[in-house]
Amino acid sequence: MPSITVVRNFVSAADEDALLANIAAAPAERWTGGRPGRRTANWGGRPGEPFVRESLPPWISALVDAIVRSGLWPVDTIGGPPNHCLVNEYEAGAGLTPHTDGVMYAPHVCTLSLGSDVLLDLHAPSAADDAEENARPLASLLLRRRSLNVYAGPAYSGLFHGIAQREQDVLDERVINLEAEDAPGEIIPRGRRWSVVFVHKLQR
Ligand SMILES: O=C(O)CCC(=O)C(=O)O
Ligand SMILES: [Fe+2]
Repeated sequence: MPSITVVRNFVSAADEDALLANIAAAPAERWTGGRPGRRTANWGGRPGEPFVRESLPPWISALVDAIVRSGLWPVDTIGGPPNHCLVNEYEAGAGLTPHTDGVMYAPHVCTLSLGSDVLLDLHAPSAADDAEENARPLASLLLRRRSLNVYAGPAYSGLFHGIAQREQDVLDERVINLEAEDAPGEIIPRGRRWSVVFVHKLQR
């Protein structure tokens, strides 16, 4: 499997609506504020804390099953199915500092995008020093709403990923996963976006 894959339309528009209703129904205490314009909810334990065996709610388990069934999550190599899920909510235009997801997770992550398209930027590891959201990326991935993004192995540990702070994205020559439906040069306005991130937290 290549180390970066984006599968368009992993869920239907009706599924997207249902998932967003589930996210909206999450109790307020699930959410932790990050930077302005972004907040995060966790299921299965919080990143950075010792492994907590918290069972996942049915709407997340159904997605876990779909990801495993799709073959995009090699359970045997990874040591199990996704056991931890975080949901990021971004106001339109909000960014995310370039980072790697760290050593507490197996190096295999699936991210479902909901609500809006966005460009996810890939940066050289040295970008960490300035941690500049709008630094010039090596390449960008177009994450259409309802797509599932998989990054694994070398892409997981060798590259930083982040999101620039801007109101719209442009499909320029840095975008490496354009498909027939995408017009080079197309301007994509950002709306409110949610990313549902599936990881396997290692038991330590
Ligand atoms: O919103 C995204 O697609 C990326 C989220 C992310 O990188 C993270 O939560 O670690
Ligand atoms: Fe990340």
